[in-house]
Amino acid sequence: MAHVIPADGTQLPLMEEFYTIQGEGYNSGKAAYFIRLGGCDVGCPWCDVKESWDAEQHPLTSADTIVSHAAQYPAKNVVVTGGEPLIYNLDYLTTTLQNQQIRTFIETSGAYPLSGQWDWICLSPKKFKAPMPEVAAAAHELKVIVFNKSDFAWAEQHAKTVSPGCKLFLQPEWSRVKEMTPLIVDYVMNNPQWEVSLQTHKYMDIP
Ligand SMILES: C[S@@+](CC[C@H](N)C(=O)[O-])C[C@H]1O[C@@H](n2cnc3c(N)ncnc32)[C@H](O)[C@@H]1O
Ligand SMILES: Nc1nc2[nH]cc(C(=O)O)c2c(=O)[nH]1
Ligand code: SF4
Ligand SMILES: [Mg+2]
Repeated sequence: MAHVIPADGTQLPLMEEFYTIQGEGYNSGKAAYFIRLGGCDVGCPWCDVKESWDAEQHPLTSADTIVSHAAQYPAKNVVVTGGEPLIYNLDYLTTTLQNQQIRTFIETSGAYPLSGQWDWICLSPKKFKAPMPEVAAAAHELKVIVFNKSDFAWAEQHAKTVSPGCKLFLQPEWSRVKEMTPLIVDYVMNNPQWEVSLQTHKYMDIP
């Protein structure tokens, strides 16, 4: 029986939820509760969470229940990720989190319309399904994954689509980290409007 996901966002397909340290990007190093929603059709060949792709595999869970879990942890930061979280209407989830004085952060490819109230939007654009201009305009952080050297020029194209204050990060694709990190280091030293982002949770061996 296929999921019928209510359009009001009161129930969402939940793959996992865990309390950890945000490992990537601008908020790297901050404790946060992660909410990983199932479902993604962007199809990145190097995606590090392919088990998330099929929404049907992840139980529909009440947003109120998820918020009640998040509220039990000392850090008042939630990262909503996936899968591609913007497939769903995130207005109810984020309003309920913010009503509990919890800051709302999202990790998104931007491939779906923006919903939800966000304290921090991390846009990680993908070649496989282009981001929507409305998400690029609202992003606080642009985090481009570098898989090969052509990705620097591609990153610059996306930098033109974000707002002037948007933070710019280059993050090595994990299977290519040895080859790409030195190129990123060199690029950032020559183009200091960009910063390095590493998946520090993978070095710390934490979720
Ligand atoms: C798994 S995705 C989920 C959120 C959303 N679908 C997206 O892609 O932004 C979370 C973050 O991990 C990054 N990511 C996924 N696989 C990666 C890999 N193999 N190496 C480096 N970063 C990766 C994505 O670009 C994104 O910034
Ligand atoms: N620690 C930790 N930080 C992260 N930042 C973004 C992640 C994600 O998968 O969205 C992630 C993750 O999976 N773990
Ligand atoms: S958009 Fe995100 S979740 Fe979807 S395949 Fe790409 S990295 Fe994975
Ligand atoms: Mg991850």
